[in-house]
Amino acid sequence: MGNQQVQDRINALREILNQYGYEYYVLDRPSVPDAEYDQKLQELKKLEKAHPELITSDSPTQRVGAEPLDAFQKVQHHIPMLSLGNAFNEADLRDFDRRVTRETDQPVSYVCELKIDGLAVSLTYENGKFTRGATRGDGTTGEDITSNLRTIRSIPLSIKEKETIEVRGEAFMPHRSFLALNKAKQANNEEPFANPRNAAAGSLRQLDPKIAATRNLDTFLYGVGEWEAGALSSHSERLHYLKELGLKTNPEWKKCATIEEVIEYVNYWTNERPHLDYEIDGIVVKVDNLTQQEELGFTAKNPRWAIAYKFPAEEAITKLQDIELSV
Ligand SMILES: CC(C)(CNC(=O)c1ccc(Oc2ccccc2)cc1)c1ccc2c(N)nc(N)nc2n1
Repeated sequence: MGNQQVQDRINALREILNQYGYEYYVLDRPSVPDAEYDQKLQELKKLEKAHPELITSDSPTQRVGAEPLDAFQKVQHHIPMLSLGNAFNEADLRDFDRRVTRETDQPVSYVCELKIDGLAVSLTYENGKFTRGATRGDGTTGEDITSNLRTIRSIPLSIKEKETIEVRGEAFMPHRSFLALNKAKQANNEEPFANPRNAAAGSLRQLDPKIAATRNLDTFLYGVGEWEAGALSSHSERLHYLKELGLKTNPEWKKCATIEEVIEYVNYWTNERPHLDYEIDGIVVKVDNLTQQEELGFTAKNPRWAIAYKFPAEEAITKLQDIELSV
């Protein structure tokens, strides 16, 4: 093949492999058998091996970096990654609603999201390429874990938004991956992880991306940090936009017109929680309208327009034991 045909074939393979990867890892709805994906990935690897000058950072072959890092670099979050105040019962939720309603002159609607029990991460895309991934750290200073986040298949290495955009969400380990990992650890007489959250954190703290790549981590994104072009008026529009960009958002979020609907959602997921393939430790309730969020502002460390309803802790442990028995 002449050089132009090679370039064309490489581009075609990248496009179709990114589409297959999106269907499999983001939509959880593969359209072709795994063998089809593997065969095309092998062909792309062969072509890139023969023409290394044609390799690009967002090629599906570039997910697992070769060299382990000596250490993680520190990164400053230009927009802080804040934490949430807690609610522990229905009365706390009603108090939250009363306070929010009192301080806003228009009626308030909420967005409810599952609170994934993983670790908060920030992903930066510049000119459509995934250029940096970081942990939350203390909210202002985090650690650059780009090489490990690149191994998470549900994180696209390129998106169509060409403006610089920083998106935020949770990296986590699904139950199935957690149980398989602990089985393997016990088979090697290694200390198993206590819970999926520790397993995800431990995996992303590995200096060698080849280890993180074996941990089957996943992400759900729920927010936007820096974004010059950002001109949306509600949180729910942002969630739709993240999904439109090909980023993985949790499908269970819901817009609620009243606190009654919020309480209904909390009760539903309190019962449904054991049937999820990932750990959640609560429900996050946010004022949907971004102008009302600004009116409400922040306390020293939490937004006043959002709250985390926390499930009672002891339940989480029994639930995991149930699953272990059922495997
Ligand atoms: C709401 C927010 C705290 C994110 N928001 C922010 O961190 C944030 C940060 C600066 C903001 O505005 C500022 C801009 C500049 C300076 C100071 C504040 C606004 C929001 C949050 C925290 C944890 C979440 C979680 N575990 N799960 C879900 N589903 N959602 C979550 N949402």
